[in-house]
Amino acid sequence: MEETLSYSGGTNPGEFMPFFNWFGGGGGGYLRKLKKLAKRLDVFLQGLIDEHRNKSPSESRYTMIGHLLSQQESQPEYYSDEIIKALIQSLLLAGTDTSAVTVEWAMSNLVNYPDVLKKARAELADQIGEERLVEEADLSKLSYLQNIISETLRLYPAAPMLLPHFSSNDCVVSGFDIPRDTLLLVNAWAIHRDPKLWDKPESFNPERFEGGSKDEKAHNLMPFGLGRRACPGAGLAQREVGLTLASLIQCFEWERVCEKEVDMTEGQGLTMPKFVPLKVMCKPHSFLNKVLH
Ligand code: HEM
Repeated sequence: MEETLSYSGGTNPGEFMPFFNWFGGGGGGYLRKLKKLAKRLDVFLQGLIDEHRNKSPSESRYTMIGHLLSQQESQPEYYSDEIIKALIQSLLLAGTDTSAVTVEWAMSNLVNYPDVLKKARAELADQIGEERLVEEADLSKLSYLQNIISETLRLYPAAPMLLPHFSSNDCVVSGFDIPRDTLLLVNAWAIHRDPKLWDKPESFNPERFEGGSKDEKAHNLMPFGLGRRACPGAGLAQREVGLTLASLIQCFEWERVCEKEVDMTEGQGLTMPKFVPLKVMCKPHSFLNKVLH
């Protein structure tokens, strides 16, 4: 997945100078490497389908592949293996790294801002108590945690340029005439840090989201895109990231490995990874002993 995403953020020199394509795409054989990767990916995805074919219907009934294979029986011309592989690939590419990097950026912020971490822990203790582990159903009560996630997605959106869009008709955007069939990119990263839209945009301040959607500035937050082609996994992502962060905060005590703040430089790639992967120290919280014994 990492390798695939790193290619999607890259540039193929052959698209600018087609003769490069005679030499495998130029720039270190971009096309050649891409084709090799596509073959490996295809073998991996076909393996997942075959594994499900060999399972009993009751075993694979509640999995996405199992469901798609049952559709294949009734509509084989549409639900071909190719279509199923494309769907799995889309979900794996769109839905795994995005949530994982968001958790990593959020944890980096939390160890850089111990007061925010303390407040998040206090909210957990207040809303859930110290007798049980946090559950998905608790997330709606954890508004400060939601604000931490929003602030993380504002400063470090996992898809900083969203996905490329194509204008289906001539249109005007901010006074610019855009002809039909133009590739359009939205720079959510820049909108999220625009000083005209946000107070002290560079600072990590989850409190700015207090008051929820009543704050009209919340509409300037678009880590999942907006409109018809916005991320269909947004709800799932909010729950995954929320539950993971809540569990990490509830069960462990976190600290930076040294006095120096965690480096927040962004690396390259479609899902904006950290340039320097996060390293932190953690020890089990006393609460963990209570719930485990
Ligand atoms: C923090 C996590 C996530 C972020 C920040 C995120 C962000 C985005 C963004 C910005 C887009 C493009 C929207 C646009 O261009 O207008 C997108 C599309 C998409 N996302 Fe997510 N996403 C996340 C998690 C997920 C998850 C968990 C899934 C599914 C399991 C998912 C599935 C998809 C799919 C299938 C698309 C393509 C939709 C289309 O083309 O119509 N995403 N996501």
